[in-house]
Amino acid sequence: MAYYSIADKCLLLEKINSTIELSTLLDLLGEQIDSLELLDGYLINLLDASGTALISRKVHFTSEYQFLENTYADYKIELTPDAANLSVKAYLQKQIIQADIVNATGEVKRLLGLWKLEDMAAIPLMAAESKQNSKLPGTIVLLKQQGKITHEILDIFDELVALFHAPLCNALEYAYLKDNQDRLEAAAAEQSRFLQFIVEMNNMTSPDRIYDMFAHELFHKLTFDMVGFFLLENEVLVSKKISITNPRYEARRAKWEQFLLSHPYQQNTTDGGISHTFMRNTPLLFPDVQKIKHLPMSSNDQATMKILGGVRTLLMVPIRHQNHPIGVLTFFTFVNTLDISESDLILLNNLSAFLGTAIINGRNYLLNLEQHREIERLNLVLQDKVKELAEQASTDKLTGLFNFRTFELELNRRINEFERHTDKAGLSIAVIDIDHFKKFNDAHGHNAGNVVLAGVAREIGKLVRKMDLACRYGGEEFVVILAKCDPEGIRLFAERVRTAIAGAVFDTDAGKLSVTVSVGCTTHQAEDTYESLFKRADHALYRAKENGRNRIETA
Ligand SMILES: Nc1nc2c(ncn2[C@@H]2O[C@H](COP(=O)(O)OP(=O)(O)OP(=O)(O)O)[C@@H](O)[C@H]2O)c(=O)[nH]1
Repeated sequence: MAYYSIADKCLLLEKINSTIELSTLLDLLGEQIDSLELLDGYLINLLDASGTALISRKVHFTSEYQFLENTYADYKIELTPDAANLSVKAYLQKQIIQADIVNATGEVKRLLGLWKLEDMAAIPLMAAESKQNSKLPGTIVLLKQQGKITHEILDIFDELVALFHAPLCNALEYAYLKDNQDRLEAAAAEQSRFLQFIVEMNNMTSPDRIYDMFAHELFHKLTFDMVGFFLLENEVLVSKKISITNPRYEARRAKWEQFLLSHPYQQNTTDGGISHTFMRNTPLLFPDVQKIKHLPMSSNDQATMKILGGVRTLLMVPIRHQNHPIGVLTFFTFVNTLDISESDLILLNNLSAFLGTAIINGRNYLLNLEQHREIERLNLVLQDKVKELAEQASTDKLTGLFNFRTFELELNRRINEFERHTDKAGLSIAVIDIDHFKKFNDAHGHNAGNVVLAGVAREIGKLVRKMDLACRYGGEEFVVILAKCDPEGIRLFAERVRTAIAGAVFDTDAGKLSVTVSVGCTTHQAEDTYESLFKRADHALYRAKENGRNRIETA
């Protein structure tokens, strides 16, 4: 005689088939068991994702023991063939296992006593008539405080699990697939975040940013409270950066940093853990420092432990570049110890090698940058020097005017240019010579003579236009090349120079003194060469001297 009517079954099946969610199905199954009012408690155990254990997914006890429901929720029972557990047996044998109340021992006896049970049985979550090779999603443990778990009860449950068997199999598979997918998605997201970190680190050149980013990544991966970066510099292990996760560790961080400035770890294995890790090029792990703090330590380590206070897990990993240690990473926890697995160590080793490369790359980049800047700076110095030398080569030191060499080059160039031009606007030159300069020197001294030479040059400089060129020809003689200047123009210019100098007073060490100049000028004529043009101007100057000095003559 079936317990469930066809109508009830249909109704229930409709509800069961409307969901693929495991938790909804378990709730439905729970509701059904409750509504039967045949038991004082039950546990629904389902196979875990690995298929090697059962996990209690739904637990219901009488009100007296409801406080235990949380304890047994998600309780894991390994599916080992020799286990005394009823559920394991029911699962592996795919049949109902009833507790032997009279001869119960071990775990079964303990549970019977614990929950004051009169009977207990575990049933597979499939109907008795199901094929032995069909999948089994789990078991139900039936608990009874009063009375026995009778055949009638077991028959009703057989009907019930028959309804739930296949949907539970599907829901379980779906849940694990979904979990797997979630895990895969989380792993993919983590991988792409990590890739991003690698790319950013590779582009990073500022050491401080490298340490910050790296510490951030390390704290993300493992729950350390503090990470320190030590690098070998000038033969000692210098603390480059100490990062913390929580501001409450700031005081000890700052104190340790201060201490390390005056007590850097040396390249000597006996100087402490950091030195040891560096010299041996191998990680050093203290799972719980509190347990070994009575053992002998180097003075640096002793001081460090005192400053940092309550260090629990301490790990030191060499920072390597191409397998050679260039520094040490130190990790600390302060409150709790941290389990560091073999795979964590491998990860930290790989990360620290990556850090080593990033640091060296950053250093090389900065070195290149510095070298580049130095080259640019030297180039500028060189350019200035070249400019200065060029100026020295083309100018006269005493007067600041262009020198004879420049005059020669420039006059030749301008004659050539002038000949090519069709408009033939005049090209004139004026030769200016200080009168009786020998006497002046003799009377007032060479220094006064120099002041006058510079002063005369200044007066000439004031009168020339941008396109003209004033030069010191040598001694006390000056020449000016005037572009686009006809005979009348050069005469006017020469006269202006003569009057300006005659009216100028020069402040020399022999007192305020004046001089006069004679000027010979000429303008380019057809077929003129440098020599012929200059010779004509020189003749004009000669005549100016002949005719009494302090005058101009044109030719
Ligand atoms: N102080 C000074 N004197 C110079 C310099 N270069 C040349 N002299 C002097 O200039 C004088 C030129 O003399 P001279 O060529 O005889 O001509 P001068 O005495 O000016 O007579 P005239 O040109 O005929 O009026 C010489 O005494 C040179 O020593 C210089 O750089 N500084």
